[in-house]
Amino acid sequence: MTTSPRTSPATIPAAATAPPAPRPAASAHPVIRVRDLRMAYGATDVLHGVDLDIHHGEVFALLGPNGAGKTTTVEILEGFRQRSGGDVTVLGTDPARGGDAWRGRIGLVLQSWRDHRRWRVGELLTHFATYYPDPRDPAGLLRLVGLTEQAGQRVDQLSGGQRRRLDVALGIVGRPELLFLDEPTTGFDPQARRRFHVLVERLAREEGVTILLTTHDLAEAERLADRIAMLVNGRIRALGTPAELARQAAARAEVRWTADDGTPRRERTADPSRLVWELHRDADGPIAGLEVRRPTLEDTYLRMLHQEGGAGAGDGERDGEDEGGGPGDGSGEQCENGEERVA
Ligand SMILES: Nc1ncnc2c1ncn2[C@@H]1O[C@H](COP(=O)(O)OP(=O)(O)OP(=O)(O)O)[C@@H](O)[C@H]1O
Repeated sequence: MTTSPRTSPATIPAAATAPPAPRPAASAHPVIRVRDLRMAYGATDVLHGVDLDIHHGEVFALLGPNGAGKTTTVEILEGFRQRSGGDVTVLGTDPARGGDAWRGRIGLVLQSWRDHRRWRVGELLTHFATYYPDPRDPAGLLRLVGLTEQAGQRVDQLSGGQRRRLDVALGIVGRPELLFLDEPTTGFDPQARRRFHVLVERLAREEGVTILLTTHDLAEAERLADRIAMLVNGRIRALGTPAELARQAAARAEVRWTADDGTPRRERTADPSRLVWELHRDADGPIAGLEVRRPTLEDTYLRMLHQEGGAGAGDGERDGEDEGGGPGDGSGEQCENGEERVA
């Protein structure tokens, strides 16, 4: 667990009292530009030359196993941690020298805020809103995150998921141009998670907010992120759209069906439509029990970690041998054409 130097939200509005910074138009310059970022804690190097460009209006997910360096990277970008080396620009400014006006353009949803316990939800949001030049309407924001009924409730009486939704509301009340979401949906129920996903999509697509998301929820990253970077042992090991990552990992689709004798069969292939066509031809009719499962981001991620030599496997994460025998888990028998066929 990182010892975080990040401030509690109590200190954030003070930074936002500065005159409003002009909103930049969509620009060819990345909102976040990172070159050869290095970080050492004492004698231990934890970031080994990270390069990243994150563009205006993009939802970018940073994934990686525990201890990979995600929080360290994000804290450097937020200006809460001094880097050991490399060049970093966030909204045109080096975060190490970012002033109040710069900070007022950034929204943060941190992992755990423990302050403001005695405030009432509505009051707290209204109070935060006063620090920003063009805040969102607190009542509308409570509706947006599904906390209208809790407006009069004390913060320390909220459930974990409700507290997290309040964190999200506090993070966006000032209409940030750039939003950092650190494991934002931890503790959300499915409905709250869905609502949050719609909100993130709206912020990015309709308001042009640039969003950097760290999450261990791969389905969430796959749904929300335009691009994903996988950080392993302080290095970016893969970067691209979810589809590009799947191609890089050579993850294959899995076709399942039931053979004539009733035996369940499965085969992994890069060309599932060809296999289905062949099965249909051989059966001279419908294929019993047919299922085609495309590789998910989770399959891709686990396969990449596997290729990395099991990085993170000791951290309680599932490695390539997933229990469902997912696409490309390497447990199948190799066919002549390089595909795996499992009875
Ligand atoms: N303040 C610190 N002092 C010394 N070492 C630290 C400090 N913060 C983090 N580290 C180490 O740096 C490495 C990267 O940690 P970091 O918290 O950035 O990883 P992470 O990818 O965010 O992990 P997680 O998914 O568990 O949150 C780890 O080995 C961690 O032990």
